[in-house]
Amino acid sequence: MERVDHLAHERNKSEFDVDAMKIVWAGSPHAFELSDRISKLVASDPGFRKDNRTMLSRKDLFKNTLRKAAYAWKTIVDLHLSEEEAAKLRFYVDEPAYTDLHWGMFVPAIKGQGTDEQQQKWLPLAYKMQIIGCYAQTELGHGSNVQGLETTATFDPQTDEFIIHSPTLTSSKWWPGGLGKVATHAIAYARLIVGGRDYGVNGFIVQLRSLEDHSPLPGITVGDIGMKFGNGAYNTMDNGVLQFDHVRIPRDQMLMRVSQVTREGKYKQSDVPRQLVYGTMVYVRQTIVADASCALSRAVCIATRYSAVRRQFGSQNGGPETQVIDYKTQQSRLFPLLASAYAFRFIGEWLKWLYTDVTQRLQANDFSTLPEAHACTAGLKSLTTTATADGIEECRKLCGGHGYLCSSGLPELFAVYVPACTYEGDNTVLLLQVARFLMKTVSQLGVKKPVGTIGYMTRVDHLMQCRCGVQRAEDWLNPSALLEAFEARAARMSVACAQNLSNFDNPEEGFAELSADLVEAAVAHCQLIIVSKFIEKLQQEIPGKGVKQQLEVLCNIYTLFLLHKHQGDFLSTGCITPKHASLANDQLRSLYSQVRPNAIALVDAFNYTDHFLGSILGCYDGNVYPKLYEAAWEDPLNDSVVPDGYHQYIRPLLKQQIRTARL
Ligand SMILES: CCCCCCCCCC/C=C\CCCCCCCCCC(=O)SCCNC(=O)CCNC(=O)[C@H](O)C(C)(C)COP(=O)(O)OP(=O)(O)OC[C@H]1O[C@@H](n2cnc3c(N)ncnc32)[C@H](O)[C@@H]1OP(=O)(O)O
Ligand SMILES: Cc1cc2nc3c(=O)[nH]c(=O)nc-3n(C[C@H](O)[C@H](O)[C@H](O)COP(=O)(O)OP(=O)(O)OC[C@H]3O[C@@H](n4cnc5c(N)ncnc54)[C@H](O)[C@@H]3O)c2cc1C
Repeated sequence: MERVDHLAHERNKSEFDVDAMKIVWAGSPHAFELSDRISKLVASDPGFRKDNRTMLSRKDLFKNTLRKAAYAWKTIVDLHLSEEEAAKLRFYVDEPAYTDLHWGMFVPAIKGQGTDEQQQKWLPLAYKMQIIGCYAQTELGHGSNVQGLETTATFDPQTDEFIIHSPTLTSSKWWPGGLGKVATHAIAYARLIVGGRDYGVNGFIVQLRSLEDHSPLPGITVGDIGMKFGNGAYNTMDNGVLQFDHVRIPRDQMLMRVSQVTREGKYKQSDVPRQLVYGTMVYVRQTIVADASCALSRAVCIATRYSAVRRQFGSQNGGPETQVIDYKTQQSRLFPLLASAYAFRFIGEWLKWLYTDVTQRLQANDFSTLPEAHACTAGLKSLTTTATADGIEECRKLCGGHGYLCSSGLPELFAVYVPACTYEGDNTVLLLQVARFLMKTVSQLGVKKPVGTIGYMTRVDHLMQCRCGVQRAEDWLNPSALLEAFEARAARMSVACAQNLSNFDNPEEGFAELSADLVEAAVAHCQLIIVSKFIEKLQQEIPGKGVKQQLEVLCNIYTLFLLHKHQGDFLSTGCITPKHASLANDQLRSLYSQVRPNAIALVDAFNYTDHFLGSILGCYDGNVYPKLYEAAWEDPLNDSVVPDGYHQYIRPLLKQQIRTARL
């Protein structure tokens, strides 16, 4: 049967080279080729089907995830996939699994915090999956407050071992992914006790389960913590609970890059900063920022394609009704999300560069950029995950009633994504870290020159009093005008917080009292980073007909949308006047009209297969209605015409004889 492309008329409207944009989105021709090849490989293999996920019981769902993870591993081995190809394959398999934590946290923790000898011993086993690891930091009683963890690791000089113990109920490890049913080993975080003295939290490699029959080792109590939000969704993951009852491990299983305990029971601190114990979190936050654009672009692709297919009202003389994408309200909700997906893509790329840079510096014992890397990863993780979770939900609403169907893919995407606002650091707690960094920067102005993402603070005197020069709506397209407005807002909000803090005798009390304002200042700073990196990206040469122009439109939409949304900040700090705000809004409307003919092509540039999208509403050919109709009949509830339970619960109701006059 010939495949009809119901969105062909939309694709014909586009004004730029979509193939060139695909390469910009992927990051390079190599990245595009890799993504394209692996996503098609996964999509064409029935072993990776995922369309029944929301209908399975937890046990069946979990077993199916185990099957897929094993099948993915077999594919990787059989096809001799490289590390890069294997990571892409896991990404396109698109099912949260214990392997995410094994590859995403267990391996990086050993790499980042283990000594050379420890890496040589443990990494080959982990790379071959002869051991499976998880990252066991959070406890029932403490997640954000890492210093408050209660699990202990007490050195026993008699036997040259650590005794790992959970002294209280609240010290039970709680949440680690992969722990519940699969992991054979954990990086467990515990308070290091040597000679009766507490040296704070450190990581330890602890075996949990037998490598022969998977039973928990003596002293280990372990299981799953139960069902989580949503059907299917993150329930493919075995988040676990774990208690240690005086479990003994050899001394050399303490991760010893940051600090060491000698055979004689002496504690030694290396010359690397203690904060490197938190290094795995910095790494994962960086990957979460890169992933935010993937999750948001998926939702936006679905909502954009469906908005072009869906028609409501406006038929003239019996002609077709209006495509909902042509309503200005739909555009003003959808296009900023499309622009955000691109903005997050580029900030993810930049953050990866920053992380690589700081890692190289750390290896050369240069720790100077660590505070900035921590602030950037923490702040951008917070900002992008909050916007993405909200954006996915907005996309569901943009799809009207059909968005609420599991077959739209949006409910599961939301349920899988939303914990990203909490895991790897609660988003508010992370913004408070950024605020601390900003307050420190302001307090050291004149003493220490701010560089990198806080470099704009060197011009604080100018930024505190500059006036916006915009006179016509088009003036808002000038990158300098945009940048200055965002810099002035961020600087003024930070300086105002610092001034208010100075009124408190006790700085910690002041910080707690002003924390809501501090979070807003942190948001302003992080938005400035995203805006400035998007603008910087556009200063590079970008090949392909019309590609750069489209990206300029998206950059302006992203920036002016933020300005519009946060105009309270911009007005109250005096960075702009109401007239400027109104001109910005006029410009935004005009940009929506410019992006409209290119909207479908801009989401095609994500190059997602229908398998990866997992959405009838977002399918490439736009043939939505027949597919929705067919899918309905495949629901298990429609296996029989008369439902189970009819004779028990419906028929007796219908047949009841009630002799009440009123009824
Ligand atoms: C089915 C459909 C499929 C659909 C798929 C959709 C697509 C999905 C995309 C998925 C995306 C990604 C997947 C990735 C997989 C992820 C899987 C989940 C993994 C989750 C794992 C976890 O959650 S692990 C646990 C994480 N825990 C935390 O993050 C805890 C948060 N708390 C902290 O980090 C800290 O405790 C604190 C920073 C908040 C406070 O610490 P502390 O008490 O020590 O703090 P101080 O404030 O006193 O700080 C001391 C100084 O240290 C500096 N600091 C703090 N942290 C760091 C750091 N990390 N690095 C460097 N420096 C740091 C701090 O700034 C202080 O400095 P000074 O002020 O200079 O003293
Ligand atoms: C799906 C999922 C997977 C996870 N996977 C893992 C894993 O693999 N390994 C692991 O170790 N952990 C894991 N976690 C745990 C996760 O890292 C923690 O839940 C997270 O760090 C938040 O900590 P918390 O639960 O203690 O939140 P809390 O700190 O209890 O937060 C509760 C509320 O208090 C607020 N709050 C807390 N402190 C402050 C403060 N100082 N100032 C202002 N407000 C504050 C927060 O903003 C929030 O609103 C996972 C969690 C989830 C949901």
